[in-house]
Amino acid sequence: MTRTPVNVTVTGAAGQIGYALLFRIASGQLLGADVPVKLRLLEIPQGVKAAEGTAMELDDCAFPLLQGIDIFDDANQAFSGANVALLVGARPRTAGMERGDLLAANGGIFGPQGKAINDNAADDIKVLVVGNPANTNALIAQQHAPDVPADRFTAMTRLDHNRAIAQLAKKTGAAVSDISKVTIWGNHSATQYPDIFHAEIAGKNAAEAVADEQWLADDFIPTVAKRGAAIIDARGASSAASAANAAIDHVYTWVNGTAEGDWTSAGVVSDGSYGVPEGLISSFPVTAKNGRFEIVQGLDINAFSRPRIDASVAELVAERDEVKKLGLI
Ligand SMILES: NC(=O)C1=CN([C@@H]2O[C@H](COP(=O)(O)OP(=O)(O)OC[C@H]3O[C@@H](n4cnc5c(N)ncnc54)[C@H](O)[C@@H]3O)[C@@H](O)[C@H]2O)C=CC1
Ligand SMILES: O=C([O-])CC(=O)C(=O)O
Repeated sequence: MTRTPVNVTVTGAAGQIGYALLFRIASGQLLGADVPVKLRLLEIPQGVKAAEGTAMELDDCAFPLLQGIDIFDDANQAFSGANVALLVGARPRTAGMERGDLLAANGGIFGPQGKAINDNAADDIKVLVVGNPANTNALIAQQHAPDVPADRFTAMTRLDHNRAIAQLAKKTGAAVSDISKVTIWGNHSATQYPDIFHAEIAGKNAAEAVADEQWLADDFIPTVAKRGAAIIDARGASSAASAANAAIDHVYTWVNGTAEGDWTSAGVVSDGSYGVPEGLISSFPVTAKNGRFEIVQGLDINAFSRPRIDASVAELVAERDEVKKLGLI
C-alpha cells in the first residue's frame, strides 16, 4: 500500500451510530476500496472505555486498509491532521428540554469542535455533521472555523434522501436503482420537504408516474419526514445502521462524485439559491464533482413545493436566530 492514509475523525465514536459506522469506514466503504485510513476517535471521558472496546474489535477484523486507531477526549488532538470529520456525537433532547436548551447544549459542543477543526485539521478537511439538530450544529461549527472554506461544512440529509427513494420505489414498484433526482429541501427535521417533482423513474418524471397529489401530501411527505420518530417508536432507539449508511453515502459521493444525470441531497451553505437566505446550512439538490458539492440551479419550483420549502427554511432561520441570541454564533 503506497497511498498516504486519509485521517478520518469520528466524534461520538462509542455511540450506536459510531458502532455501525466505524467498521464500514475501516473496510474502505467511506472513501474507496483502495484508500487506506487512519481513525481518530473522539469521545467524552465517560465514553473512552467503550471506544477502546470498539477499537479492539476493529483490530480483530484485520482490515487491510486500516492503518491506525487513536482515541481522544480532547477535540484539538482528535482533529489534528483530519482530512474527513464526521461529527456524530451530540447532546440528545431529553424530557422537558426546550429547543433553546437543546441548541445551547449542542452549541457548547459544536462551537469548540468547529474551532478545533479550524486550528488543527488538514487544509483539505471535509466535515459532515450528523448529530442533531444537524443543520444548525453544522452552522455553529462552521461559524467557529473562519479559516476553513465554508463549503467544507455540511449537514446530513442523505438519510432522508434515501428514505424518499425507498418510499417511492415501494409506491411505484420501481427498482431503487431506476430512481434519480430526488430532492430533500430544508432542515433535517419534521419540516423537511422531500420533492419528487424533478425526480425520475427510469428516465420518466416521477410525479407524473405517481399522479397522486393526495398520496404525496398525506402519505409520502409525512412518512419520510417523520421516519426518524417512527423508527424510535418501533426500535426503542433512533436510527443507527441507516444513519451510518447515509453518512457513508454522503462522504463517498462528496469525494467520488454523483453519477452523470443524477444528483443527491445534502445540507450545504446556501448561496441564496431558491430564496434560501445566504449562509444558512439548508438541504438542496446537489451534484458532486472534484471533491465539491454544487447546488443544482434553475429548477422550477411549483405552487405545491414553494410553501413547503419556505416552511422548512423558516425553521432554519428561527434556529439560526435563536443561536445568535444565545451568543453561540
Ligand atoms: N442527521 C441524521 O440524519 C441523523 C442524526 N442522528 C443524530 O446523531 C446523533 C448520534 O446518534 P447516536 O449514535 O444514536 O447517539 P448515541 O447517544 O448512541 O451516541 C452519541 C455518542 O456521542 C458521545 N458524545 C456526546 N458528546 C460528545 C462530545 N462533545 N464529543 C464527542 N463525543 C460526544 C456520547 O458519549 C455517545 O457515545 C444524535 O444527535 C442523533 O439525533 C441520528 C440519526 C440520523
Ligand atoms: O431523531 C433522531 O435522533 C433520529 C434522526 O434524526 C432520524 O432518524 O432521522
